[in-house]
Amino acid sequence: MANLTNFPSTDDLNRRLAQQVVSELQKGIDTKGKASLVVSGGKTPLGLFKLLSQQPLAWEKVTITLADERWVDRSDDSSNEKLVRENLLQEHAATAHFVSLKNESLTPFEGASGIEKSLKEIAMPFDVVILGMGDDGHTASLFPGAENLFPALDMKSKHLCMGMTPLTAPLDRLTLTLPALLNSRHIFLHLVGENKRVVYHQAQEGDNVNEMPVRAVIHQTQTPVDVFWSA
Ligand SMILES: O=C(O)[C@H](O)[C@@H](O)[C@H](O)[C@H](O)COP(=O)(O)O
Repeated sequence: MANLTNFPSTDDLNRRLAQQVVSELQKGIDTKGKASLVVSGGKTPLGLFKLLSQQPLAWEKVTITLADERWVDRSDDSSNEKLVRENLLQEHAATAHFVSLKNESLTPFEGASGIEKSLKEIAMPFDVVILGMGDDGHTASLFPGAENLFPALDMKSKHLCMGMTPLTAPLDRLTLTLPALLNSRHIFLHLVGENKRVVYHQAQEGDNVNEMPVRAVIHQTQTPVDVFWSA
């Protein structure tokens, strides 16, 4: 079940989200000696990343990876890894361990099995997964109508990640699958802007996941989802 909180400003949202993420990571460290955080790319998380990087925490005990990656060179401006390295893995958080979703394979379809091996090194369940949402109702790189969408949404699948060719966005991607994303103690859906509120309500009202894959996250009951929204 998803629980929506509206924040008066993006700064308020980012402050609360950073606090909650740090508190969940601290719980993971206290109980297991280590913690894991899955973040998304795109424009929304930039301010959050900067705030998180400034939080005192035993970051050397934290493993960070991505919900999805665009299949471009790590130095390309579209690379989510570049965004994370330049904005999150800084200051206090510079000591966190990062698991990349990109390798030297030519396509994410060929690269997926190597990345799956690195992901298996992370203790599951994840402590926190932070997702974004596109105006087309995608989340991570689970894109509407994409050829690999149903295999990636299959809760019986043993795969942690898969290649994806979006019909509604450029660049091939590698995405964590739905069972991997839901294998988390907590999920946050991070939304900024009026349009995202409208899209979120559309997603809440219907049940066709091929049309809006984010529905597979907000309608499930396995993992608690907090939806944080600000204008
Ligand atoms: O690599 C990506 O693009 C993402 O991880 C993706 O799922 C993102 O969260 C949404 O597209 C929202 O993107 P914005 O934050 O830019 O609106």
